Amino acid sequence: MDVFELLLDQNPATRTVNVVDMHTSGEPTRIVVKGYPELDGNTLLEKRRCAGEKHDDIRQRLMREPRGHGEMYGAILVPETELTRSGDADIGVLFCHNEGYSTMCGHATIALGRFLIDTHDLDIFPRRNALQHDETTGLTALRLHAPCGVVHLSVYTDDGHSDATRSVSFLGVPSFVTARDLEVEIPRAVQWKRLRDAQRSRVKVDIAYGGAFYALVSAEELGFPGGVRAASGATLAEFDEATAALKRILYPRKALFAHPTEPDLEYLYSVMVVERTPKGEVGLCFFAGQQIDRSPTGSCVMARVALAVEQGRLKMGEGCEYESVVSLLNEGNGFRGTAVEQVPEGVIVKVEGRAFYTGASSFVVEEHDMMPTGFTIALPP
Ligand SMILES: O=C(O)[C@H]1NCC[C@@H]1O
Repeated sequence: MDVFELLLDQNPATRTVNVVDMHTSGEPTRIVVKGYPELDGNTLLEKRRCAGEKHDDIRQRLMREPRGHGEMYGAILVPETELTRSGDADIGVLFCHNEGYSTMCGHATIALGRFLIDTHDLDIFPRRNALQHDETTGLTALRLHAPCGVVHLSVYTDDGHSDATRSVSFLGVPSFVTARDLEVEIPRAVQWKRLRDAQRSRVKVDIAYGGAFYALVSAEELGFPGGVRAASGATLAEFDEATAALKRILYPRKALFAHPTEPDLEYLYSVMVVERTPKGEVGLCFFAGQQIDRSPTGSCVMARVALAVEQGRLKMGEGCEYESVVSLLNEGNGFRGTAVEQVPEGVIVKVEGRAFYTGASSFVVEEHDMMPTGFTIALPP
């Protein structure tokens, strides 16, 4: 058969899905640009539920092997939402990962800032031509409706194209802290070796929201005196075990993850191991099904800036540098987070970072493929 015939397949169960791939500080974003079915629901959160209930096969196909991999991250564009209709947003997005659909993603937002400027295909982004460009600053403003709310991006634009040499920035939804210095008792049965070796059974964490809920913990609290930068090889597996155990313990404590208006946002997304540096922080973020974020985790930059403000480490107008263990490898590859404004619901945080294109693909599923939704592989520790 002619393999390219597959690309013309219109069967909803198998039809071609087109994606553009980017990375932000090393973390991938697979942007679904064509072939995704229309989602049911009036609101973006209803559409998010529909994606999980009716079209999860597509997420699995794109996020898992052999078309993706266990650390893949996705962005599904949603041209029409309740806020694009009311004129409060330009386009919507759903974020997805190895386990399901998240509520906020900073690294993907930064990637989308560039992609949405660069696409001039009105089927992909119907309101593209209505974006406001400021000739004096060279910035184009873009309002992205994420599941957590509207995120306001600013993208340097030249002649209708994003400027790859400059950072994309965004102002997030109000970020806030729900618990500080919370002592968590770790039952003996799930204590990890380093904690047992340190003869401790308690771990101190902070809980903060930046469009998604994060538990923030230092490496030392988890029993790793070498800090987060010691995370490689076998130590990485130990960090994985420790953060997974902590997440299992915290997850059912719903009161820690209370959102003022939206029950769909009330869950623990990630445990992030953080360490102060002279210029800011370096972190190791385990999120969703223990994926490791290669980027400094933009939504957790929001959460950490809110925490730093509450702790008196940052004032309005001040910011610092956020790195991941991967972004640290290249100078200037991290994010900057700045406390911009205190509002009644929390702190508005500006996050800045850079993203780059890595490719574009058309994914198909052959009729007789025995693993149409792919698979994940768990390697023994
Ligand atoms: O940058 C972020 O916010 C994200 N990166 C992967 C996990 C988080 O959603």
